[in-house]
Amino acid sequence: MIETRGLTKRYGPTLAVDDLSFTIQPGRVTGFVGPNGAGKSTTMRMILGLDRPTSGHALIDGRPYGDLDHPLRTVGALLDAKWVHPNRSARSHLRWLARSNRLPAGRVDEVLDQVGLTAVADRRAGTFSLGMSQRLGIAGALLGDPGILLFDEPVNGLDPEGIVWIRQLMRHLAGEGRSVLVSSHLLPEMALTATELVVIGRGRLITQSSTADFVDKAATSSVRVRSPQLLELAEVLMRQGIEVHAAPDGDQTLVVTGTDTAQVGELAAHAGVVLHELALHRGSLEEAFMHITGHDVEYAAGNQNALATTGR
Ligand SMILES: Nc1ncnc2c1ncn2[C@@H]1O[C@H](COP(=O)(O)OP(=O)(O)OP(=O)(O)O)[C@@H](O)[C@H]1O
Repeated sequence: MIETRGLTKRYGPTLAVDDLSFTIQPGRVTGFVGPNGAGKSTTMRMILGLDRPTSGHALIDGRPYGDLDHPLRTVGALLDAKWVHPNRSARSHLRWLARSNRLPAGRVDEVLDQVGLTAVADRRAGTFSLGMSQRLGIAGALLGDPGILLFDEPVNGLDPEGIVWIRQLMRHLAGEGRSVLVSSHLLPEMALTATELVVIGRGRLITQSSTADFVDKAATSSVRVRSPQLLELAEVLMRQGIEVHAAPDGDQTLVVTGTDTAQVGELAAHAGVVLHELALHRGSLEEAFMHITGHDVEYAAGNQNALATTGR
């Protein structure tokens, strides 16, 4: 379990992390979501004892990272995939890591196999693609078979195959009962990977909830309905006080909010209105994020990699 309480980090005038409190439970993948610059990396570095909080604290299984008896057996992390010495092979890098942390040498081949790097284990890490480097970083995180894992933007720069692989690995690790915290500014990706979300903006906690609740509460669902008798349909719905809009992208299509497909279908049937399409459009995680964060997305909008501009 990871716990932060009142975690705060100030760099000169910049309040990078501001009074952040959250708990990361075992057995699930928790997405740590926020725009670029929201404070995700700084928070993860403080959890791992690489940065000292200005105030507050971060605990791993109830203790600060620095007090852990066997850090690599307790928590594994992928922060920067390119920190490996470029002249070292993947295998010798992991052997060095195992030796310096008193981990059994046999783990090296196991984790190489787990991340699919066995065939290139003796190649210099400097020749690795970003995807291979990410896999090597993950191998390092898994070396001590820790119950807690932190991954900072693990899918950045990966090809679709690599993204699917990481997604499945995270779920698998959580399925084994580990706490998995994965940061990303890519909301659609987090919607597919994480069952729990910690959402931050400008260093502050915006919300912590299950992914499903986050979307349900924050994003408005709407009903899309196509009919050759569009005006009649609109009148029928409006008479019930239901809000209708013309769909921006479709002829003969209305977007209806504040109701569900059943009510629209039944009202149409009673009025003898023919329907060609009746579909529920669920709000996306991105819409939910924009709805909840408001100014935090505006804050990110100038950044080309930011939340507001990702995905669709
Ligand atoms: N070492 C540092 N010195 C000064 N400012 C820093 C330092 N590290 C981070 N910051 C600032 O703290 C804020 C939070 O940065 P952080 O990297 O934690 O955000 P992030 O959510 O991880 O974003 P990204 O995905 O872009 O890394 C930013 O304004 C950043 O410029």
